[in-house]
Order: sequence, then structure tokens, then C-alpha cells
Amino acid sequence: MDVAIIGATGDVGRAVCSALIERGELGPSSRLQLVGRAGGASEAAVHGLRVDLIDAHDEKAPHIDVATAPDDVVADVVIVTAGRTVPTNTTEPIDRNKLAADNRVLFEQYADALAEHGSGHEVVIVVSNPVELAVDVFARRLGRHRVIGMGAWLDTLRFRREIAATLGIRRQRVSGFVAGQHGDRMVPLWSTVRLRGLDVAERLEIVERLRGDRTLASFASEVTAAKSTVTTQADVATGFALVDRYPPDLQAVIRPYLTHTSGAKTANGTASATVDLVRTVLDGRDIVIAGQVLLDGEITLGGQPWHGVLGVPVAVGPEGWTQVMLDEPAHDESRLLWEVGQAINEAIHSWGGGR
Ligand SMILES: NC(=O)c1ccc[n+]([C@@H]2O[C@H](COP(=O)([O-])OP(=O)(O)OC[C@H]3O[C@@H](n4cnc5c(N)ncnc54)[C@H](O)[C@@H]3O)[C@@H](O)[C@H]2O)c1
Repeated sequence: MDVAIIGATGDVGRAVCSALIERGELGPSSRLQLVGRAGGASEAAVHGLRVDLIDAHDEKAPHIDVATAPDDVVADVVIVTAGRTVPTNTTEPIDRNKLAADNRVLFEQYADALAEHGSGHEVVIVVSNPVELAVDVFARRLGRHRVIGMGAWLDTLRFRREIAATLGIRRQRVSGFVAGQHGDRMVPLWSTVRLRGLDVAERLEIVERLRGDRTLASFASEVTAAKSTVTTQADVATGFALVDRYPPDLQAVIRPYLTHTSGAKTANGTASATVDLVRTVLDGRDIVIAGQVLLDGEITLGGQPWHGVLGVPVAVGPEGWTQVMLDEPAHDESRLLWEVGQAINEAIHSWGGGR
């Protein structure tokens, strides 16, 4: 199997390259294509990165080559990590409009090139933000089922980890999904949480204890308040200590936010979740993950079949995602999913997507 990484020399792109090789997802018979931008700093840096990766991994490394034009991207799995990111040195609200305006052209260039020159079978995993816009652009050109945004999977892994850490158990014992929009407007699906080894009554009792007396109706305002609290502490260490006091769904939003604004960014966690997704695609079996996908009536929200990009649990296999795996969300979950879905559709429309 061959993998291409668009934006390979960026922080996330580099971390994905290393994780793919170190975790053995791409052996010596596979090909890794590093894609940079002609005329940009990455045009030269992709060549250097190629040599550095071979230097580091030697006999373990796949065949590595470089491309600097969208038309030259060729792979079974294409990972999109290129583009501008949210600045790390600000605690101002994220300007997603600016991010969208900057990155839309890039998304369109690569999606158009893949539609014209690709094999017609590539699976595209989107990391770049706004992930919902990128999924919309690629899905409308390549086909909905071949395009998956990894933001909801990253949010899901964070949610599971926060639950596990609060209970003092390993993350592998926790399942359950996060849906909605990547980041602040994620929708933690508490109704899907399962704890291996516990019966229904035990699990319900623990979930109730973890959530406290809250529903998702207050989630958005809790996120805003928590962000403001942790970023106005005297130092980052105090901010991180405060995060530990929040319930797991809030921790899953606030901890990565503080990590990004600390200047460290979240490249390693993002890369690890991305490589999980690549492994799922290469594995050949259908496995349920969460991802941002372009829906065409697969779920009902607000009494209507839903159309538009939304993070949901999906079964993923070698051809991309096959079906949505969300049976009966709780009332507050459907309500928030509907609100978030509306907001995403409006944003994508205003950014020139949706067609
Ligand atoms: N989905 C997530 O969970 C998540 C997490 C972290 C970052 N991100 C997103 O991933 C993207 C990259 O983040 P980063 O921190 O690695 O940024 P970065 O600035 O370190 O890297 C971006 C890379 O994209 C390259 N690039 C720009 N235009 C290009 C083009 N036309 N063709 C090829 N390469 C091009 C740049 O040269 C640079 O190497 C951002 O959009 C960011 O918001 C997403």
C-alpha cells in the first residue's frame, strides 16, 4: 500500500511520517510520497525530509519519494496535512473564516488534481483545518465515501482517555464516540460510552457520576467559561492543573486547546490518531471509528434526513467509510448534533463550499 502526505514538512506532516514508519504501518515494499509546495519553503524541505527519514529508519523505511505538484500525487491513501493553522500565541476566539479563506484554494487544487489524475480509488484522510470544509471539498469531487476527516476520531480518543484517566483504568477498556464539529463544538456521545468488564447498571452509575448533573444543553457555555479560566491563570502549569478538575468531556476540549496555545501544538497526538485511521483503511476489515463525513440522509436530525458534513461514528474499510453507526442518540445529543450540523452547513456555505 502507498501513502502520500500533502504538507509532509509541516509539524503534523513530519509527525505522521515518523509514526507511520515507527509503528510499522509501511514496510520496505510500500511507498511513502512526501508532497511539498512548488515555490514555497517546502519545495526544498521535502527533499531534505526524505533523506532524514531514510537516515533515521534505514532498513525499516518504505520507498520514499517526493512530489511538488498536485498532479503528481499518487497513493492508495492520501493524508492532507497542508495549510495554515490556528496561531499558537493567541487566546482570542479562533478565526475559522480566515483559516477557511486561506486553505480553501489549497483543498480545491489537490481535490481537482486527484479527481482528474487519481486512480478513482484513493481514500483521503483529512487533518487540515477547517476539517469540515476540506471534507466537503474533497468529497464533492472524489465521492463521499472515500473522504474522512480525522478530527472526530482525535476528539474520540481524547474523550476516552479522559474518562480512563478519571477512573484510573486503561484507555483500551473505554469505548464510546465523539461526534459533531472538531474542537470546541464537538458533541460527546455519552450514550455510546461502554466500559469493558462492567454490566449495564454499573456502567450507568459510573457515567452518571462522571457527567455530574449536566446535559449537553450547557456544554457550549461550559467550554467557553473553562477556556477563559484556564488561559487566564498566572502560568500554563497552573492552567493544566485546573483542567484536571473538569469532567472528562470538558477536559477533552480544554486540554488540547491549552496544549496548542502553550506553543507546543498537538502534532504528536494528531499524528497518532491519523496513523490509527490509516491502519484501519489498510487493515481490510470494516472497523468503527468516528470521522467527519459528507452525509446524504444517512441520519435523521430535527426530524429531517441530514445532508452536510458532520462528525459521526462510521464503519471504515479499504474503500473508505461504508455506513454510519449511530442508532439512537440521546435527546440532548440529537439536539446538539442538529445545532452543530446547522452551524457547519452555514459556515461551509459562507466559505464557498457545498457544491
Ligand atoms: N485535525 C486536527 O486534529 C489537527 C490537529 C493539528 C493540526 N491540524 C491542522 O493541520 C494543518 C497543518 O498543521 P501544522 O501544525 O502541521 O502546520 P505547519 O504550518 O507546521 O505545516 C503546514 C505545512 O503545509 C505546507 N503547505 C502549505 N501549502 C501547501 C501546498 N499548497 N502544498 C503542499 N504543502 C503545503 C507548508 O509548507 C507546511 O509545511 C493545519 O490546517 C492545522 O489546523 C489539524
